[in-house]
Amino acid sequence: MTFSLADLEARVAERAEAPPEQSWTARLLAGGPPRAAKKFGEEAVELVIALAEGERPPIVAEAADVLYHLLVALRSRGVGLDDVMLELERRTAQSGLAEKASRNHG
Ligand SMILES: N=c1c2ncn([C@@H]3O[C@H](COP(=O)(O)OP(=O)(O)OP(=O)(O)O)[C@@H](O)[C@H]3O)c2ncn1[C@@H]1O[C@H](COP(=O)(O)O)[C@@H](O)[C@H]1O
Repeated sequence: MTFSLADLEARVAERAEAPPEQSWTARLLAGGPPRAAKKFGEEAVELVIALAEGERPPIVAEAADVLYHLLVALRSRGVGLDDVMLELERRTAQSGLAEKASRNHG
């Protein structure tokens, strides 16, 4: 499997320039950040339901929708995947439990 989130982000960037009548990505971005955020939220809820139910094909399909709509929503606010990956990389310096403890007591 060679397709990555970075490839999807590049595809989103490319399609963002298309006429809105030819591209879901362009249409979503033309609606502005609140519209992209709302769509991401809807897809997230659909994934939550699929995960609660436990059927594998809908989980995979809804997770794909969530990742795509997350990238579009981030783009609508000028945040790139690199920004998010840098934050995740920074967090590898400590465990999630240690980070939570430092927040609760700091
Ligand atoms: N991965 C996706 C992807 N996943 C989901 N979707 C679209 O997201 C939309 C959401 O579907 P829903 O049924 O939830 O919503 P809807 O009822 O159609 O919309 P509403 O009227 O409810 O807002 C559908 O139109 C899906 O096709 C996607 N659209 C695009 N991509 C990727 O983006 C690329 C560019 O797509 P275009 O921008 O459309 O050219 C594609 O080649 C894909 O790689």
